[in-house]
Order: sequence, then structure tokens, then C-alpha cells
Amino acid sequence: MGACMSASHFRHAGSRGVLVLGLDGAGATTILYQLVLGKRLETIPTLGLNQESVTVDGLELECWDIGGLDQVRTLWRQYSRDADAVIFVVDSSDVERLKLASTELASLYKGHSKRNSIQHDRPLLIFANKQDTPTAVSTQQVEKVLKVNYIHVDTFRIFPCSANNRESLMKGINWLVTELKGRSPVRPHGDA
Ligand SMILES: Nc1nc2c(ncn2[C@@H]2O[C@H](COP(=O)(O)OP(=O)(O)OP(=O)(O)O)[C@@H](O)[C@H]2O)c(=O)[nH]1
Ligand SMILES: [Mg+2]
Repeated sequence: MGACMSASHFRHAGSRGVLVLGLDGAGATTILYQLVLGKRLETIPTLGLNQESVTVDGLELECWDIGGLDQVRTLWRQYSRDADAVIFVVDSSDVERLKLASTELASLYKGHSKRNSIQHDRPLLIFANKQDTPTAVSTQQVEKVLKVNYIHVDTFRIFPCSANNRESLMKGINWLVTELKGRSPVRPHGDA
């Protein structure tokens, strides 16, 4: 499953770095491999990160799926500097932890310097995942609790999805790719 703890941030020239994040169990790894392999894999909690690339509409996305467990979340910031975009995955059926998800999302944008925070002009795609479950709340409800407007991200959108359903994921990914094509990469030559 490509798990590694590398901090090399290797990227091909022209590719875009995409952080795939979320609280533990939200579905980040399942979504990543649905995008890369076109099928749902059985996952285990990510204790470091999974790095995979996927090309969509001619644009290579270098994805870093970092674990969401409390003790792993500290890694999120290490990759923030090089991120052209963020995919934030929310478990729509885990209503009790939506507020925590909101706090963790906001903290990504509150670094002390550009070195450890996401730039506010980078697009943010939020997946309201697990819409196939009977207890999932609506996208509108997820948006209300996440309070994304308070983070002052210039461009964000929330898409309902299920990691079982690749088509629901591609709606969000296609939006993200269109946004990325309209922007220069954070590191144009992919230098380390
Ligand atoms: N019903 C349903 N289950 C899902 C969905 N997405 C993920 N899951 C399940 O949720 C569990 C956690 O999924 P992961 O992809 O490992 O979650 P994660 O966000 O990578 O978790 P960490 O690695 O701990 O950060 C697994 O049992 C998945 O099969 C979904 O859309 N619907
Ligand atoms: Mg994972």
C-alpha cells in the first residue's frame, strides 16, 4: 500500500502536491486507493503516510495521505508548505467528532509561517464521505459545523460522496483539477 515515512516530498516537474487528510477513520486512505486503483481496498489505520500519484485530465496529482490518528496528525504540518491543494475527508456519520474535524482543519491554516501552514489561496476540497451510511448527515449540515467560512480559504467546495462510489469522488476531483489548472504550482519545478 505504499506506506512510508519519507519526508523527501519527491515530485515530478509539473505535478501538484495534494494533501489528503481527515480524522482517523474518515476514509482518506479508502478514497485515495479508490482513485488510484479504481476499487475499494480494505485498509488499516495509517500510522505514517501513503504517497501515490494519479493523473486526472492530464494533470498529475502527487497525493500524500497522512494518518488522522491524534499522534500522527502532527505530521500534517510537515507537508503543508508544499501543498498545492488539500482534500479534507469527513465521516458524515460521525457527528460527534465534526467539531474536532473543524478545529483540526482550521489549525492547518494557522501556522506560524508559510513553512508550516497551507496558503489560503490553495483550493480546498472537502469530501462529506460515507453518505451511503444510514446515519450520515447532509452536506449542508457538515458545512455548517465545519465553519469553513471562518478559515478564510479563498476557494473551497464540499462534495457528498461514498468511497464505494468512484463517480461521486470524481465530481470533487474534477472540480479540484479545474481549480489547480488555473493556478501556478507552489513549487514549479518540484525541487526538494
Ligand atoms: N460505509 C462506508 N465505509 C467507509 C467509507 N469510506 C471508508 N469507509 C470505511 O471506514 C474505515 C476507515 O477508512 P480509512 O480509509 O482507513 O480511514 P482513514 O481516514 O484513512 O483513517 P486513518 O488512516 O486512521 O487516518 C474502513 O473500514 C473503511 O472501509 C464510505 O464511504 N462508506
Ligand atoms: Mg488512512
